[in-house]
Amino acid sequence: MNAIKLLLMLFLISLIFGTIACVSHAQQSVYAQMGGQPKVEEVVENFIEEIEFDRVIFEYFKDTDVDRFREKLIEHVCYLTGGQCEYTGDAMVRVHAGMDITETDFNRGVDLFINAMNKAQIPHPIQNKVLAILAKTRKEIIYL
Ligand code: HEM
Repeated sequence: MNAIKLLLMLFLISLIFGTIACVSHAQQSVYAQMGGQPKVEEVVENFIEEIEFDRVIFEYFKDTDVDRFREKLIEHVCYLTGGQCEYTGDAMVRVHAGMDITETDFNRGVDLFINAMNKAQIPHPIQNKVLAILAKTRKEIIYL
């Protein structure tokens, strides 16, 4: 077999494997792409730490039961991103009603979540998918 044929074969093989990898990634849930349960837990833990150190956002959480928040947020992120979890917390509107969270503070909360994902080394294309999902909950959270 001459060198050109060999190169062509190698090219076709890499094309086939590349396509398979791409298709299987597309079929995976965002939850799986994040790294599953350990990564969701790591992100939520980092997020709680971020909240503790943010003067503005912590103000909302100062009377919160952190253990319950951790548990429910892990379930919620898992459920929203397509993991096999049941969310057993309260509805978003009910939870955030009366807090009067402004759009600015909502965005600030999202920034803290991005910091949490960065610390957990979630790749940016996957972070964008998670953020697109979280953004959908916006209407159930702000100005209530
Ligand atoms: C991406 C947007 C958000 C999501 C997906 C989200 C989700 C949740 C979840 C799952 C809970 C736990 C519910 C339960 O205990 O049953 C919760 C609680 C809470 N959230 Fe959010 N949240 C978001 C944004 C925010 C923002 C921006 C703030 C404030 C600036 C906020 C303030 C709170 C507070 C204070 C609690 C605890 C309530 C309590 O102590 O009972 N959330 N949130």
